[in-house]
Amino acid sequence: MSNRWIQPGDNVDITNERKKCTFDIEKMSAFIHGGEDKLQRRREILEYVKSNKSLGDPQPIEFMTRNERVENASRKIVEMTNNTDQIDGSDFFGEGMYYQALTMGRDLHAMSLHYVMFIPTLQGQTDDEQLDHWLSLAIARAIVGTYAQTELGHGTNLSKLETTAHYDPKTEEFVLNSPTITAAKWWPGALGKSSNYAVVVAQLYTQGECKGPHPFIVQLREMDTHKPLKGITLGDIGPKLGINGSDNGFLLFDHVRIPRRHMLMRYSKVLPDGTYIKPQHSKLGYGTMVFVRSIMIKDQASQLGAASTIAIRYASVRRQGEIIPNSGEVQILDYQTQQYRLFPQLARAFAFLFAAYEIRDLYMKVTEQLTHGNTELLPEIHALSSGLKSVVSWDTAQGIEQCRLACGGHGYSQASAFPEIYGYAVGGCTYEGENIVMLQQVARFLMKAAEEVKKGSANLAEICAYIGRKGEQHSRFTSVDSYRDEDIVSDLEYVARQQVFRAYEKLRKAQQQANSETAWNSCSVELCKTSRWHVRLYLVKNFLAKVSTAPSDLRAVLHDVARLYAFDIITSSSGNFYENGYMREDQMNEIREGVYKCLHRIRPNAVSLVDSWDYDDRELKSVLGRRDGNVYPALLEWAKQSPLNKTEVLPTFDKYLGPMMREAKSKL
Ligand SMILES: CC/C=C\C/C=C\C/C=C\C/C=C\C/C=C\C/C=C\CCCCC(=O)SCCNC(=O)CCNC(=O)[C@H](O)C(C)(C)COP(=O)(O)OP(=O)(O)OC[C@H]1O[C@@H](n2cnc3c(N)ncnc32)[C@H](O)[C@@H]1OP(=O)(O)O
Ligand SMILES: Cc1cc2nc3c(=O)[nH]c(=O)nc-3n(C[C@H](O)[C@H](O)[C@H](O)COP(=O)(O)OP(=O)(O)OC[C@H]3O[C@@H](n4cnc5c(N)ncnc54)[C@H](O)[C@@H]3O)c2cc1C
Repeated sequence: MSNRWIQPGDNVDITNERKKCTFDIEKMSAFIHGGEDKLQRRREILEYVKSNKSLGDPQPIEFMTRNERVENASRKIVEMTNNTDQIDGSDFFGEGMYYQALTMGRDLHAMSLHYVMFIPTLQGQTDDEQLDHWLSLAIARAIVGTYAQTELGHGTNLSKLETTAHYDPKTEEFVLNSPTITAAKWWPGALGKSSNYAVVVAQLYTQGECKGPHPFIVQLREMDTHKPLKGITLGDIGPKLGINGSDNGFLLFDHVRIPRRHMLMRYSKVLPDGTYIKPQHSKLGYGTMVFVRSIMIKDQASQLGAASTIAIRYASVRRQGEIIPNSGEVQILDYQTQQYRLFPQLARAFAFLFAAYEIRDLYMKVTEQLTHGNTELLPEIHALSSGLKSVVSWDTAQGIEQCRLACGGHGYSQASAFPEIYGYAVGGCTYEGENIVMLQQVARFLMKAAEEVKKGSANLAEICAYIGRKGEQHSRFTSVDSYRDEDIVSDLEYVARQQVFRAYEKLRKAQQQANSETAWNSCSVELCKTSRWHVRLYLVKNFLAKVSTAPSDLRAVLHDVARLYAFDIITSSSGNFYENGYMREDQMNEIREGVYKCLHRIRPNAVSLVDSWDYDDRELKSVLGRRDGNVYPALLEWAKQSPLNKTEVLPTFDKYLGPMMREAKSKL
C-alpha cells in the first residue's frame, strides 16, 4: 500500500513504523474527516496556506514578546481573511476552523471572537432589519466585534451581571452603565485593543423593571482614530496561561447612550414607549454560548489528537533502555506503560471527534427548528453541549498533560508545542461556562428525566432513554472476545442509571429537609458524577456506532481503539461496576486484560493511526511531532533561534556573574 507519509530522508524508526501499517491511511483520513471530498479540500487549503508566505511566522512564536505576538497575529488574521475565497465560508466547522488552525495556530488573535461569537450572535439574535444592517458590516470587516458578557464580579451567574441598560423613552435610547468596579466587563477576547464594537450583555431596565440580561450592540471606539468613545474605559487584562496573541480585555461604561434599535431584538423587544415583549423561551438569548460549546468539542478533539500525534511519533523515534539485555535500546513506544499512557488519549480524541459530528448535526437541526419558532429541542442541546463541553475539555486537558509527561524532558520544552497546546485547550474548562457549573446543568436535565421515570412516564428523549429501561441485574460479560458492543453499552448504562437514581434519591431526601437550592448544593458532587457518567455513556455509544459505519477494512483497527476507550473507562471506575454484585472481580480482571490486548493490537498501527488524522507540520508546530521524525537536529536548530543565542556573551555576564566570579576568585 502506498503511504504518503513516508519520504526519503525520514528517520528510519518512524519509516519502519509506517511500513507496518495494516490499513489504508488515506481511507482512514477520509473517514475521520467526513469523506474524500472533505479530505481533498483540506489538502487544497493546506497547499494554499503553505504557498502564501504572508501567512507564515517570521520566527517561532515561542521566541516572540507578547507585543510581537499580538502584532504578528493581527498581520496574519488580516491576510487570512483577505483570502477567504480560498475556503467555503459556510463551512465554519470544517474549512473555517481548519484554515484558521493552519494559519493562526493556538495563540488566537484580534478577530477570534469576531468570528466565533460576534458574527454568530448577530446571526442568531438580530431581527431581519438589524441583520441586514450589521451582518454585512461585520462580514466585510468594516467593524470588528467581540462578545462582552463576563464581568470582574460575575461570569457564571448571569442573572447577577451588574452592567445596566436603562431605557429612556424620551430619547428612545438605552443608557449603558457600570455602576461598580465589579461590573467591569473582564475577559472578552480581543476587547482590549482590537475590537471597535461589542455585543454587550447588560441587565435591561424598562418602565422601572429589570428584565434580566439582554444583548446590545455597542460601538466602543471611534472608526478612524480607534480611540475609545466618550464614557468608555477599556484595555488589555495582561498576559495569561495561553492565547497571548489575543488581547482579552476590560471595559467600563459611564452612562453611554445607544439607540433603542441597538438592543438585539430577534426574541425580546423593547417598543419605543418602553413596553417589553418577552421571548418565546427565556434562554433563547443564550444561543451563542450553545453554538460555541458545540464547536468547542471538535476544537478540543483536534488539540488532543495533535498532542497524541506528537507523543506517539516521538515515542517511535526515541530510544531509551533495553527490554532484552544487550539487544539494543528500544523505542520507548514498546514499553507497555508508554502505550497505556498514550493510546487511551488517542482513543479519547477519536471519541470526541465523532461526538463533535453529532453535536454539529443536532445544532443544525435545532437552528432549523428555531426558524419555525420550535424550541422543543433546546433543553436537549443545552444539556448535551454543556455535558460534552465539560467532560471533553477536562479529559483533553488531562490527556495533553499525559502526552507531555510521556515525552520526558523534551516534553517540557516549548519546542514540543505541549505548553501552548495545553495553555490553549485548558481554557476550555473555564470559558463558555465553568465545567462544574455546566455539569450541574446536565444534572438538572437528568433529574427531570428520573422524575418522569418515577412517575411512570415513558416519554423520555432518546439521549436519556436508558434511565427508563429496566436493564440487566448482572453483566453479560463472559470473555473479552465475546464481549459485544451492546454488552459494553448495557454495562455502562447500568452504572449511569444507578448513579442517576442514587443522586435522585439523595436529592429527594435532602429536599425534604432543606430548601431546593441548599438541597441541591448538598448533593452537587453526586449530581456532577451523574452527568459525567451520562456523557461517558453517550461518548462510548456514539463511538461504537460510528465504527460500525466505517468501511469494512477499517473497522477492525477502529474497533480496537473504541474498545480501548470503553475498557479504560470501565476499569478505571471498577468500584461502580461491582455495586450490587453487577460485575464480579474476575470479570473485571478479564476486561483489564482486554485493555492490554487492545494496547498490543494497536501498537503496530499507532503511528499510522495518528498519521490518519492528517496533521501537517504546519498545524502541529512541534519539533517532537514532526512528520519526518528527525527530531534531534531539529531541536538543535530550534534552540539556536533563541534570542539569548544572538550573542556569545550576554550583558548580564559583565553586570552580575562576571564580577561575582572575579571577586570570588580574588578572595581565594
Ligand atoms: C473566515 C473565518 C474563518 C474562521 C473562523 C475563525 C476563528 C475560529 C476559531 C476557533 C474556533 C474554534 C473553537 C473555539 C475555540 C476557542 C474559543 C475562543 C475563545 C473563547 C470564547 C469564550 C467566550 C465566553 O466564555 S463567553 C461567556 C460564556 N459564559 C458562560 O458560559 C456563562 C455560564 N453561565 C450560564 O450559562 C448560565 O448562567 C447558567 C446556565 C449557569 C445559569 O443560568 P441562569 O441562572 O439564567 O439559569 P438557571 O436559573 O440556572 O436555569 C434556568 C433554566 O434555563 C436552562 N438554561 C440555561 N442555559 C440555557 C441555554 N443556553 N439553553 C437552554 N436552556 C438553558 C436551565 O437548564 C434551566 O432549565 P430548567 O428547566 O429550569 O432546569
Ligand atoms: C480564555 C478565556 C476566554 C474568555 N473569553 C470570554 C469572552 O470572550 N467573553 C466573555 O464574556 N467571557 C469570556 N471569558 C470568561 C468566561 O466565560 C468565564 O470565566 C466563565 O464563564 C467562568 O465564570 P467565572 O470566571 O465567573 O467563574 P466562577 O463562577 O467565579 O467560578 C469559580 C469557581 O466557582 C465555582 N462555582 C461558581 N458558581 C457555582 C455554582 N453555582 N455551583 C457550584 N460551583 C460554582 C466554579 O465551579 C469554579 O470552581 C473567558 C474566559 C477565559 C478563561
